[in-house]
Amino acid sequence: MPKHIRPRRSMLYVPGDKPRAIEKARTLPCDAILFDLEDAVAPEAKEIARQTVADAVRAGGYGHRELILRVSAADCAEDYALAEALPLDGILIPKVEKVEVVERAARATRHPIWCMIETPLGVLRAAEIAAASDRLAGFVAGTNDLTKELRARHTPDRTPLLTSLSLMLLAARAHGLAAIDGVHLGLDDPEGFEAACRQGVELGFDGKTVVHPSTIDTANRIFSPAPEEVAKARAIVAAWGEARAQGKGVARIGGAMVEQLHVDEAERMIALAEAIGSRD
Ligand SMILES: CC(C)(COP(=O)(O)OP(=O)(O)OC[C@H]1O[C@@H](n2cnc3c(N)ncnc32)[C@H](O)[C@@H]1OP(=O)(O)O)[C@@H](O)C(=O)NCCC(=O)NCCSC(=O)C[C@H](O)C(=O)O
Ligand SMILES: [Mg+2]
Repeated sequence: MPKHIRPRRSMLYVPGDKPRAIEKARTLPCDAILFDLEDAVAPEAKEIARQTVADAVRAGGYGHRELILRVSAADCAEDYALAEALPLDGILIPKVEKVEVVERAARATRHPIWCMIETPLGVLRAAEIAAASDRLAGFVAGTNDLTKELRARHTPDRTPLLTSLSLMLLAARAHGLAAIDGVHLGLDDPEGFEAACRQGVELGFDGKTVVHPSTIDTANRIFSPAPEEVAKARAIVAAWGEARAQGKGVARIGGAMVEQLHVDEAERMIALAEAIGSRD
């Protein structure tokens, strides 16, 4: 049975210079908060954003939510210094393209490290980056930057991004990392958002990065195992116990063959559902 699974269904970006949003995030049902010092903050507002985030994190009140600081650049010394002074759960580095960036970050921070994969070089080197440090926690897809860099179009089915998303997922999974899908462009497009979440689940992502409170519930619902999936997982584990007691290495449940790998998957799903249950 997997020991500890942390739900990361919804990771909410909150601009570092928006005190009202930072305050509101304490009440929102997201699994993680990404305090942003990068793109959401204008260059002249970086300093005030650092101070605003620092005050909020020190004040606390974020409960179970994972608190992650997206630094303004891979080499921004002020942001690393800030991160070291705060009780965070991680730092997120934008536009990672080199192993050296992760190695440097591992020396500069005591926090778990997350990398944004959002450029062609980052995607092509995702496997090397994923192996760069045992301090890495996961990858976050930057689908807007990636679309721009590919000179692709934002299409509802995200066909132009599928190769990149799959490469980053392969790299993440090969090295035991979490993988979080990119943001959905449309703010007033609940159907499109839901479809993008479903596609993210089907591809294998653990959750979705979101930019607005109105999308959190949908991401949480779609990235949670459905009750019927959990019931099936429990049936698999139970049937497997009986099969093993009879010395069998393979079982039949309904019309499906079950082997150890299916039991591993089922146990993971049950553990995730229980972790979500204890949170929600
Ligand atoms: C996108 C927004 C600018 C929309 O802002 P606005 O129209 O002002 O929102 P609302 O009036 O609908 O807000 C309603 C209430 O919700 C709060 N709110 C809004 N957004 C957030 C949030 N992200 N976190 C917490 N709370 C939020 C408002 O304060 C209102 O509260 P109340 O006062 O109680 O009514 C805005 O949503 C926003 O700024 N979102 C975050 C944008 C962001 O962080 N962008 C950068 C990350 S995405 C990225 O970089 C992509 C990646 O790198 C890539 O390449 O793909
Ligand atoms: Mg980006």
